Amino acid sequence: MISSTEMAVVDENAAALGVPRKQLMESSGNAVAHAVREVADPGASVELVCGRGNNGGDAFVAARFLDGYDVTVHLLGRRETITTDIARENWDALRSADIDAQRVGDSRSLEFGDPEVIVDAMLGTGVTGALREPEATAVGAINDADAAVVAVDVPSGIDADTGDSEGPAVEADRVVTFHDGKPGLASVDADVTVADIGIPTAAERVVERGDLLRLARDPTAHKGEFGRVLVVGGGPYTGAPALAAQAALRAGADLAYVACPETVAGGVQGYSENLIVRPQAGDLLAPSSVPELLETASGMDAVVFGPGLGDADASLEAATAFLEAFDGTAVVDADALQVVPDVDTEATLVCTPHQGELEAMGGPAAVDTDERAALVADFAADLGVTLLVKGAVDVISDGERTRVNRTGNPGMTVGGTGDVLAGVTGAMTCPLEPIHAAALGAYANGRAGDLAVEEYGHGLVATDLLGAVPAALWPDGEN
Ligand SMILES: NC(=O)C1=CN([C@@H]2O[C@H](COP(=O)(O)OP(=O)(O)OC[C@H]3O[C@@H](n4cnc5c(N)ncnc54)[C@H](O)[C@@H]3O)[C@@H](O)[C@H]2O)[C@H](O)CC1
Ligand SMILES: [K+]
Repeated sequence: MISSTEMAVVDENAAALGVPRKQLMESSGNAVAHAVREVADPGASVELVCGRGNNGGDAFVAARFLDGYDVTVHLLGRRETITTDIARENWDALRSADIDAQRVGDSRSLEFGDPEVIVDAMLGTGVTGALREPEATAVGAINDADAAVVAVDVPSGIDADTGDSEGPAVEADRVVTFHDGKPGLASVDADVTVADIGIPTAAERVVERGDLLRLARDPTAHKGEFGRVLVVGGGPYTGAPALAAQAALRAGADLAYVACPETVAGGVQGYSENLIVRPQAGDLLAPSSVPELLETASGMDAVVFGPGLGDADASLEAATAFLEAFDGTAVVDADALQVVPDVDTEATLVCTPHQGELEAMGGPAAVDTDERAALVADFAADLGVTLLVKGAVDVISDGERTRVNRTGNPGMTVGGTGDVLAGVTGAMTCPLEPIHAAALGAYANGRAGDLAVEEYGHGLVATDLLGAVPAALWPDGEN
């Protein structure tokens, strides 16, 4: 089963991997034609009722695969109202192939001959709300006709995720859906065929630009809805918490706080006016700071615990005490990782170890990517956390879903890039569930490194990534 959001992500990732949507549409259309052939013999009359999106596009393709049938294509709208290039190109191909394709100005004039089969290609996963005209009237004409109805992807008017319909919906005899079942089809009284349309499984496994679709922001968002992130760290190191906090801002967090020892607070604030620094007593984070850290964290959307913390006993005791008492979402990185296996917590944890830190946590040794992914998934399940294991290929798993990320380059072994990753991931946990946040954190950090290395080569330093994170997450600028 796949949700329409996941379907859009996989669709776009397939394109990123070299299998463009138009190729998928060709496969979808072929699958629809195959279903028609199972319902009626060559020579039969088939009328295809098409909407203005890619659902309609699938039927424009199907019409080409129905040689020997008496085919009539009805477009509800005009060529200019077709919403995608690939659908429009397939409409044009019908017209130049002299296949009977006509536009229907007003669906009240939609007249069927006496078709044996009607293909419902008005709306698929792109439907929003109750059907508007001309689709609404067309539903009645289709349901009143005495023909076998084959629905493309989803019967028009049915929500692919819920199976609900806010108004009229097509009553189909058969549904040809693509790539994977749709949850909303479980309640549809029809024969459902799931057609393989050539999407490689890598499109689900590899984190690619399609994953960015999950960040589609609600333009009405008000300040503060996109995350307050608290970075807890610093001590032996001052740069790390500042990098993580700035990275969180660059990845869309609205406010970034840093809780660090008072002895380095001035240094951390000195890196950027954008940070809100909360000095803690002493020169190392110690258990005595934990009550105040928990108080500050309770007002946050996410915590990033560990950058620059160091591995002094007092600091690791503080990490244990904090994590055991915390019940929100925390990205755990650097030296704090080593306490995670023994911590009993209600918190939702995303751990970002490199291979050495993973093994120090008791995790699996490095083997080739596929086997490694399975071992990482098992370890994530054992720990009850989401793991983002950094490497030339990052492996991300919450024990159930496992992804791999291939962005990034050797120039990123420079110190501090892990702090940037932790901050970006922390920001991502505000709008996204952990597995998706970790996947996008890995993708965006590596992508930022790939953008920065073009300019700096192997002179790349971690701060170069900061400026590139927005372009990695919002490549077409809008956010
Ligand atoms: N990987 C895949 O699954 C593939 C799926 N394909 C097909 O693409 C459609 C989804 O196409 P999309 O263009 O996103 O949306 P639709 O065609 O479903 O509809 C959009 C179209 O309809 C209008 N609209 C939206 N809501 C309403 C409404 N309530 N009333 C009237 N009109 C409405 C909207 O304005 C647009 O014009 C998927 O289902 C598959 O069939 C591809 O073939 C590629 C691979
Ligand atoms: K449909």
